[in-house]
Amino acid sequence: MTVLKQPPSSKKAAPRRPPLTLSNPRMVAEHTPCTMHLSVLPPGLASKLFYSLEESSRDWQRNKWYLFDRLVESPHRTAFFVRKTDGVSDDETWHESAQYWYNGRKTDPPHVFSSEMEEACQIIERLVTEEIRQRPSRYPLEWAGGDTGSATDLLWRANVAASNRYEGRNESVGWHSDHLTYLGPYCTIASLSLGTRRLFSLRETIPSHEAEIRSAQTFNIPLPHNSLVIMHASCQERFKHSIPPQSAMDVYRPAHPRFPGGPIEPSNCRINITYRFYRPDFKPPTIPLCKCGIPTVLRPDMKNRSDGKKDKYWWTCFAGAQNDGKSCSMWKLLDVEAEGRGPTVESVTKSATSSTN
Ligand SMILES: O=C(O)CCC(=O)C(=O)O
Ligand SMILES: [Fe+2]
Repeated sequence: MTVLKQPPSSKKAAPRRPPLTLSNPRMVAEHTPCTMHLSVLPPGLASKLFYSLEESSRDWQRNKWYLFDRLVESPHRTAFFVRKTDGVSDDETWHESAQYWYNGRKTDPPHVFSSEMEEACQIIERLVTEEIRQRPSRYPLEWAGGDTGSATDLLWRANVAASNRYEGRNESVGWHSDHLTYLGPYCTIASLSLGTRRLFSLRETIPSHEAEIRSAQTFNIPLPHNSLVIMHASCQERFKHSIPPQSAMDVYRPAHPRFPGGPIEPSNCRINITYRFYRPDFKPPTIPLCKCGIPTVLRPDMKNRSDGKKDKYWWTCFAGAQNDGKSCSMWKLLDVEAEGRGPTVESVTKSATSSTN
């Protein structure tokens, strides 16, 4: 038998760069499309939220999916929450009929935000809005609904939250960028950390046309209890993130006891809540189906991205995550205008310009 070997690539890869620890908010903002905020919630609220989720998360599920032909299980527990209203209107029934899909299967009925999650969410929405206002510019495909131009308006709302429980130093989540199926392009995600401090790692995906001139660097951000990372618009398009297993980890000593007068119980658990905004223009019934008959997922073309203005997104089949690894070949380009989605920053700017002309 003749084995045909690929000729060595004539392309030279740029030299590797060592990982860098980003130990303060200034460094995070300098090297990544994220901002880090310390002590974001009143300490009593952060403790209450940690205790309630630490308890309820003991029986959260592990996601299961096929990786090629092998069934794998997530190395952490996870749960999905919806807010009472959709963050745009007062409709309290918005999630009842919505059927979301994750990893190629219908999700279980979601939990509803607890009063502590709601209180934290309101604080975080204001903080995220302030941060968005400080950005020099916004991306054309960012969601622009709900902004009436008044200084007190919230530019970002959360209407769902995905929460993870990591127990001990080995529980983790591998390198990924979040699917944009319901979030849409250039989303903003606010990620609250409670409990024991873990590293959050970020690594840029270098576009193919730049691979010879620069290489990616891994950034490690230690996230203490009650800290927030905002993954700003373009983070999911340009970077992957992970919570790596660690060789050592500090035990978390809560500032407050679980019950008044009770003991302080050390914990090796980290709870993460990612507050997200599911866009009304990316509602489940508007998601294209693949040839297997299930909703596609929306992914950015990370390797071929350029400037944030002409970047491409693909609707792709994700059936293989469940279906014994079998999927169809569906790839369909997202066309925001032709699919009738928006309002986006671009569409709002265009109509403002045409109405002043
Ligand atoms: O735990 C974290 O900080 C990250 C979680 C995450 O990446 C996710 O749920 O998509
Ligand atoms: Fe993620």
